This record gives sequence, C-alpha cells and structure tokens, in this order.
Amino acid sequence: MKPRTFLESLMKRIFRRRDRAEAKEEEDLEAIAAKEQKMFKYETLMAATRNFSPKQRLGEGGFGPVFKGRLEDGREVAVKRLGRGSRQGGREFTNEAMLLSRVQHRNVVNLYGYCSHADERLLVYEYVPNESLDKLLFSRRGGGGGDEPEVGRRRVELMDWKRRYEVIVGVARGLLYLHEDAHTPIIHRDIKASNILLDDRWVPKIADFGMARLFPEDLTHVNTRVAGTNGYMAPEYVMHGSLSAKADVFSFGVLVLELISGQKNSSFVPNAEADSLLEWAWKLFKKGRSLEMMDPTMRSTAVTEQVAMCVHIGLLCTQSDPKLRPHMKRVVVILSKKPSTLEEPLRPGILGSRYRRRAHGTRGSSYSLGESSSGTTSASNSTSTYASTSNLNNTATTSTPTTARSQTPHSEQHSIEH
Ligand SMILES: Nc1ncnc2c1ncn2[C@@H]1O[C@H](COP(=O)(O)OP(=O)(O)OP(=O)(O)O)[C@@H](O)[C@H]1O
Repeated sequence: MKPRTFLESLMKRIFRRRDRAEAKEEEDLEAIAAKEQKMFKYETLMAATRNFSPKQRLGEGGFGPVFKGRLEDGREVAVKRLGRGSRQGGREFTNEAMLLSRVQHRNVVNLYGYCSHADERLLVYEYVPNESLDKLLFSRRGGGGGDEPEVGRRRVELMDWKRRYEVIVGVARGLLYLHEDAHTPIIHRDIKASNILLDDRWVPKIADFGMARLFPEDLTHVNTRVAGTNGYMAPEYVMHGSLSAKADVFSFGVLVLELISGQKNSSFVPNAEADSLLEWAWKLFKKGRSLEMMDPTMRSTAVTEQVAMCVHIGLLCTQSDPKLRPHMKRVVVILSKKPSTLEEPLRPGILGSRYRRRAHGTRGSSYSLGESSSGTTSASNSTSTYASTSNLNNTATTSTPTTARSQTPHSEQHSIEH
C-alpha cells in the first residue's frame, strides 16, 4: 500500500473529526428534542385532531391540509399534514423540523414539534385563533366597487390604522429575527398576507417559515410552490432565481403597501394613474400625494405621519435593485424612531429595464445604509422628513413627505406582476 502523505493523514483526521462532530450534533439535537418533547407520536396527533376529522380542518395550502387539534395537556394546536413533495427521508425531515422548532419569537408562529410516521410527515404549530391577515384585509368588494356594508364595517372595526401599524412593526421584527437572530438564518421566501396570522391579542405571527428546508430542492413541482407567491416575489428572484434576505424585504414592502391601501397587489384594479399597486404608490409618492392610497376604511383612525412613512418604507423595500433595499434591521430602526429622515426610493420594477441601467444608489442624511448599488450618488440625492403627528380626518393630502429634491420621473412603466 502506498505510504500516506502527511497531507492525506491530516485530511483524514480532519474528516473523521468532522463526522464525529456532526454525529455528536445530531445526537445532541435528538436529546434536546426528546427532552423538550418536540417529537409527537402519530397516535397523539390522531387523538388531538379526532382522526383528522374534516370538521377539524382549518384549510389547505400548497403544502397540505391543516387541522385544528387539542393536546392532552390542553394546548390548542394546528397540525399541518405535509403533502407528497415533503416525503424526504424521516431522518432528514426530523433534523430540519427539530432545528425549526427551536425558532422562537413573539412574531413567528411557534412550531411545537413534528411527527414522522411511515410516509407521513406532520408539523405541529401553536394554534393562532384569529384569522390570517388576508381574510381581514382583502374582504371582498361588492359589484359596485365599494365594500359590501357588513364587510366594510368589519374592516373598520378590526383593521384600524393602529392595528395595521402594529402588524407592520411585528412582521418587521419577526423577519429581522428570522434573518439575523435565529440560531440558523432563515429566508422565508413566501411572506404574504395569508402567511401572517393574528393571535387573540392581534399580535401578528409569521407562519410557514422554513418550508424550503423541509422540501427537497430537486422536486420541480415543489420548487415551484416553495418559490413564492405571485405579486410578492422579488423581480431578481423571479427572473434569475437569485435569492437573498432582500427577496423577503421586497415581499415585506408589498405587504406594507397592501396594508395601507387594503388592496391586494396581485389583483390590483387598475386606475387612471397606474396598472399596479407599486406603480400607483410610486406615482403618488413622487407627487407628494402618498396618503391618497390609503384604504378609506381606516382613514378616520390614520396617523398621517406614520402612514406616509410606511408608504416610504414600502417603496424603499420594493426597489428594483436588491442592494438598494434596506435590511430588516434598518426597517425596524426606522419604524422605532421618529421623526426620521429617509432617502428617496428609486422606482419599483423589474431588473434589466432601461431604468435599472440608469439608476444609481441614493443616500439620505439621517441613516447610514451600509449598502449602495455602485457607490455612485446620483443627482437625486434627496431625502424626506416626516414631522408632526396628527390624526387624519378624511383629508388625504396633508402631511405628505417633504421632498428636498425630486427625481426626474421616468417615462417607462414598470410592473412586478407576472
Ligand atoms: N398555526 C395556525 N393556527 C391557526 N390557523 C392556521 C395555522 N396555520 C395555518 N392555519 C390556517 O390553515 C389554513 C391553511 O394554511 P396554510 O398555511 O397551509 O395555507 P395558506 O397560507 O392558506 O396557503 P399557502 O400554502 O399558499 O401559504 C389557513 O386558513 C390558515 O389560516
């Protein structure tokens, strides 16, 4: 046998040590899971959901049906029975689910545990009693374009500005946690109104995090599902499959603009000014008329300074160039400080357009972005300042951002809708 070189021996030792370390880590995780009782017996979940009775069914999403249940200790749970795409090996699933069940934050749905039984894979979440945000926000309109009276009343009562603002702040904090503070960084990939659940005190909770980890990457149909949802996906992700935390930032920006307007981006009804929600927000912002995009049902409760600032944040987050979008940390800082001075957002839209090639990073004076597309500062180095807090009483034109210098409007129209 050929004598081993020093390098070979060294490499072998390193690999052996790494294998041992990985096995140890796996054992540790299993021990933690057993101790924390994260692994549920199938029988326990059968009993909790009355044999997955149709009566217990909360709904069905792209990953499979969800059932309401009650554990023996009294905890109410939502059990997600994962569909075929999730049939990854039991061990692989267990490892991923175990890691995800350690994700804990006030604004993220708690994953109590999981179950792998024969070819069944199940996830056990805390039950979040109020509806998902989409059901409250996009309650459907009557034929005449206005809300049906009952639906409108419900929205006025349940979705006033204070609550919407709390949702914006809560989701921003939850996302920041997933991106930066969880033990393992998580890009959600599918931030949207139906993935924001509201608890009994209306605290927003991000659902469906980490699904990409539980679904094998090589299954094409699953990839399509995991990829995201129309109307929320960042253009660079749709077009080039380029994924970073900034793709979540984009989806967050869309969500913010939806919360303000009460309109769903993917089914935006074109108006005289724009064909898409983002374009509309952008155009109004450029004209200093941001507040006009406000959902009429929250007008009487709106704090104009906050609404204007949130439109601005929504536009910063949905900028075409991911490098120009702020990190969630910065969004949280902006939301917690007032008054604040922000840089002017560039137009939202699709990368690869004429606009993108001409656009350069802009910086505001109050916050250091720590990121710019090219280091070049364009002529539109303008900022907006939000002052005076006031309640809006059906006047949609006061307290718009004061723009130091406007950008030249561009003739091209961009839409992120596909
Ligand atoms: N933890 C939970 N507590 C209460 N209800 C839940 C919970 N998780 C999911 N649901 C409800 O179960 C239903 C299905 O949810 P699921 O997340 O699987 O799909 P979705 O969000 O509707 O669609 P998609 O798969 O496209 O995200 C929804 O009505 C949702 O509100």
